Amino acid sequence: MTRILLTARWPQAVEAELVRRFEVAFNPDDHPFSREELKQALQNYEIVCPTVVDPLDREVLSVEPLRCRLLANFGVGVNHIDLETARKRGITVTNTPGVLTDCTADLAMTLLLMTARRAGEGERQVRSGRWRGWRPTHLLGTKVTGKTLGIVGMGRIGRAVARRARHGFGMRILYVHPRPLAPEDLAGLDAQACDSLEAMLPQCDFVSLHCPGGAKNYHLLDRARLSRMKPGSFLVNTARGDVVDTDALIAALDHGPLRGAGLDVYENEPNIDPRLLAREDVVLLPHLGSATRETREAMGRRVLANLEAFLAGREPPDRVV
Ligand SMILES: NC(=O)C1=CN([C@@H]2O[C@H](COP(=O)(O)OP(=O)(O)OC[C@H]3O[C@@H](n4cnc5c(N)ncnc54)[C@H](O)[C@@H]3O)[C@@H](O)[C@H]2O)C=CC1
Ligand SMILES: O=CC(=O)O
Repeated sequence: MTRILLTARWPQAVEAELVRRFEVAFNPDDHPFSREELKQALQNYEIVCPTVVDPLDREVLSVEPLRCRLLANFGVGVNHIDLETARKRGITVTNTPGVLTDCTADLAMTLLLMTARRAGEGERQVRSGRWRGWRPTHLLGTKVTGKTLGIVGMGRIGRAVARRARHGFGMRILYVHPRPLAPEDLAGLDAQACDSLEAMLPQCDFVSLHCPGGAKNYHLLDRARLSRMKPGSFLVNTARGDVVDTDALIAALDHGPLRGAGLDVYENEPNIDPRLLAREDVVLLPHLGSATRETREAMGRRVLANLEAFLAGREPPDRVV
């Protein structure tokens, strides 16, 4: 009997590896699972490998009878899984930390540079035939080198962004983080901890979000906090859409203090607020943070390591609950 189900297609190399070692069921047309399909998956498979798009909330996880014993998530963020209900129902949850850190940090820097240098606007001009040639006042952006970057969540990805910004662009690094960090985590960054977002935001030319999503950080960047950002500054979000209040973000772009925003994640993905789609001062990417072949294969191998350990009765290396 098939024991493992993937809710989405993985890169061919890791699907092949999985098939060599286990009995696996796939989602051949790669459609997003409905809540009903997720419930059926939990009823029919001992191991389900979901992704960020699968809403494994309390209602879905409360399905009866329950066969699933392991949710081996393909991705690091687990805000789409109700961890408390999973724990109560005896379901182990694992994720794929670390292997996507560099590529997600690269994408945050991509968004930071694109928004500051108006790269999306420029590309749209060129493609639409509206570019009239070089002129001294054309599409003037904002210099990045030497500016101040505020990082919200100095975890794996936050620190990787800080390294890129500090060493590549000579930026001054400020951060907010729930606990003091070990000196080795901050080595070479010359980074300064701030006591609160309220203290950090007014000082930053750029703010990049790297905390988890979910209830605790819901609308962490709300109207009051966004209004405290420095005039002419930029917000980059590769964390989760619901960390930022979209209405407040649009107000901060319309009336200040924000000059632009670079977004990889959204409230209600993949349905992007039409007011964002209509703007020139935002760069909008389709949740591409970890989207390189190397990283997606590494994520698949990390899931494999977790389910191998689980099936062998060992502690999975990336257990969340
Ligand atoms: N756009 C994309 O494709 C991707 C997005 N992500 C997102 O990035 C997040 C971070 O990933 P990692 O760095 O690997 O996780 P991590 O756990 O290493 O770092 C997150 C840090 O944020 C801190 N934190 C939590 N709440 C905070 C708050 N209110 N203020 C400041 N710090 C806070 C935590 O203590 C933790 O140390 C994931 O949870 C996921 O949502 C991750 C990978 C790809
Ligand atoms: O958003 C992606 C993840 O791995 O988390």
